[in-house]
Amino acid sequence: MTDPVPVAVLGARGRMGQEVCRTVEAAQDLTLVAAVDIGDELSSVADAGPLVVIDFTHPDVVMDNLRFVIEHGIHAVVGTTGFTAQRLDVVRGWLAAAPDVGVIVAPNFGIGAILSMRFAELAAPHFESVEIVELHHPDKADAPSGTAAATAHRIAAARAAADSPPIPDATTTELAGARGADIDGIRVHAVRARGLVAHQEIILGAEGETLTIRHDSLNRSSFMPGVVLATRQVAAHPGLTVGIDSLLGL
Ligand SMILES: NC(=O)C1=CN([C@@H]2O[C@H](COP(=O)(O)OP(=O)(O)OC[C@H]3O[C@@H](n4cnc5c(N)ncnc54)[C@H](O)[C@@H]3O)[C@@H](O)[C@H]2O)C=CC1
Ligand SMILES: O=C(O)C1=N[C@H](C(=O)O)C[C@H](O)C1
Repeated sequence: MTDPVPVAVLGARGRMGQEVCRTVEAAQDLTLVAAVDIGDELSSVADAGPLVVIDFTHPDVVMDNLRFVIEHGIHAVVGTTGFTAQRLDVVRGWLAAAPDVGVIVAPNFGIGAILSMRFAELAAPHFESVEIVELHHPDKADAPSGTAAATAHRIAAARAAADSPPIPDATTTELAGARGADIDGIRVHAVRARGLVAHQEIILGAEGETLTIRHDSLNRSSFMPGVVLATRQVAAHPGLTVGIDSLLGL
């Protein structure tokens, strides 16, 4: 039997971090060697000798964490949101100097959420209208969610590739924000309410019909199979991988 993969978790006291620590401890082929949160020195991560770091922290700190991890030759699985195209390019730059290191950044590790993004991408060119509504717990720092932003980018790319016409919208008078955020021409609406975890609807409309693609993460265990899959595979995927679609054969 091979030795378990040593794993460090950043953001270990957070909602996701606690769930990830429990999951790593329960997996026979993984072992938790460091559980780090705000106030702990990043050097303690390197000292613990992980093969893989899992980051669920905050958009404001994740880039510093990632630079440290890559510079120390450690693979990274990153669930923290806030990754723009520019940020991803910066990560690619760091990885150019560390060609053996693998980094997987995914805005959502839930298998159903990943499939729903794929379904939306497939459906979007076939409908005149499409809007996204994401719904989350009120303790979430970022709006819209990373998942909603990624979904909007993918829908917009699919529509552009299919030469879809602009989405109809006769609004000429608007209270600021009433039509949501505009991401690549796709309207995204963010709801925050106690009791919710993580949910998303993609509403597609055509003459005489609508299609709603809805995904619900009812608790944070929904993200764990994807996190574990990425943790097991990241060392075999040097460079930057965005999303885990390719690991799932999508
Ligand atoms: N990719 C995915 O599937 C998912 C991604 N997320 C994302 O994960 C991130 C964290 O979400 P939650 O766990 O709900 O937030 P949270 O606020 O409960 O946890 C974040 C933790 O990070 C810690 N932290 C902050 N700065 C740090 C630093 N410099 N070093 C180490 N720890 C630090 C905080 O003290 C806190 O304990 C968010 O960006 C969220 O959008 C959340 C759920 C699923
Ligand atoms: O903060 C959360 O909770 C979540 N964040 C991710 C996002 O912003 O897309 C993933 C999921 O929606 C839960």
